[in-house]
This record gives sequence, C-alpha cells and structure tokens, in this order.
Amino acid sequence: MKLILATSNKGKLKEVREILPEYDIVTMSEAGIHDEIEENGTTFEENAYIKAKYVCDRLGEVTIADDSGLEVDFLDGAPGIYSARFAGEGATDKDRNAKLLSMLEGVPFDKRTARYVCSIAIVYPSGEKHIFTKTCEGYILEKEIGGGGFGYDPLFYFPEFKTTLANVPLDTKNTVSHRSKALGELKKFLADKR
Ligand SMILES: O=c1nc[nH]c2c1ncn2[C@H]1C[C@H](O)[C@@H](COP(=O)(O)OP(=O)(O)OP(=O)(O)O)O1
Ligand SMILES: [Mg+2]
Repeated sequence: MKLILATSNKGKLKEVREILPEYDIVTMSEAGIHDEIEENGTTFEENAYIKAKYVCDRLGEVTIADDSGLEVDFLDGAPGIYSARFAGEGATDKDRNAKLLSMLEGVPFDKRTARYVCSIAIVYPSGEKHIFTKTCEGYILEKEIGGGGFGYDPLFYFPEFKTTLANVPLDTKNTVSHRSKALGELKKFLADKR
C-alpha cells in the first residue's frame, strides 16, 4: 500500500521507511508538492493533522505526517512544538543544539530530564483521520555525542542505552523512539482496517 508522507525532513523520512518497510512511502516532494506548510496549530496533534490534511487535499491520496519535538522539563516543556523553529529561520541542527545547551548551562544532570514527543496523523481523501501520539524519555547531556540520528539526538541521552540516540545504530533507536512507537500504533490501525 502506498502512503504519501508530508514531510521535508530527511531524518524522519529515513526512519519512517525503516519502520514501515511493508508500505510504499512516497514523499510530498516526490509527488510534486514543494510548498512550505504553515504549522499554526497549538499541539503536536494539530500540527501533524495540518500537514497531512494539506497534502491529502492536494493529491487526493492517503497521507501521513509526523509532528514531533523535544520537551525539556527545566524549560517548562520548551522547545516543544517550536523545536524546529526555536533558533530562528535558517538555523541548523547544530545551531539548535547549541542554543539548547546555552539555555541549560549549569543545570545538573538529574534536572535535565526531557522527552521526545511524536504525533503521527493519517488523513484519507474521504476526510477520515486518526492521530497517534507517543513519547520517549531521556536526559539532555552537556555535550554532543555520536553522529547518527538527526536533530537533537546527539544531546539526547537514553538511560537504558547508557548513551545518546545518535550513538546507536538506527535500528536500535527504532526499538525505543517516540516515532517508532507512534508508527507502531498506525501499523496496528492499518492492519486491523484490512
Ligand atoms: O527523533 C528525533 N531525533 C532528534 N530530533 C528530533 C526527533 N524527532 C523530532 N526531532 C526534532 C527535529 C526538529 O527540530 C523537531 C521536529 O519539528 P517538525 O516540525 O515536526 O519537523 P520538521 O520541521 O523538521 O519537518 P516537517 O515538519 O517537514 O515534517 O524536533
Ligand atoms: Mg516542521
């Protein structure tokens, strides 16, 4: 079965293709849509739906989208839904990680708890929609470790792995991540629907 994926994030795309090998994942740009979709919702769920709905309306095909981010407890849940934008337009993963580190300067390890959140929306041309949300709990380190994953992964320490999600193979990250768990719910839903 073909699923359009409404994202322009290559890290997400790689993970979604690994986690859903039984689906033919076609990106919005492969389907001819190059628009920047305004993420003006107030929750991960709303933003995931906004992205999937936008692309589904244009293509008339079943579309999924991922809205995700990092909630840091010491920062009262920031950057949250602003995780991609909180260091401004044109910023890189490196810039965002540097900004996050500066905001946590001097904060001891046990107060650096954080979680990733991932909402996966699926929208059908009929208007049917479903949204699945999962989290992944960890700590923000004081320096980057590892070259894998993407985004905040070099700073995201996962206790059971005793290292960051950037310092384990992708298939290992995919056994515990917010994204793999939310996509697992989607998989169950799609299997039940058949
Ligand atoms: O597993 C992850 N490992 C590391 N970082 C992560 C992860 N999951 C989300 N993140 C970060 C990346 C980005 O800074 C933000 C998502 O923002 P978000 O708007 O959902 O994605 P995006 O703008 O990069 O691509 P798009 O909206 O086209 O899907 O959270
Ligand atoms: Mg985005």
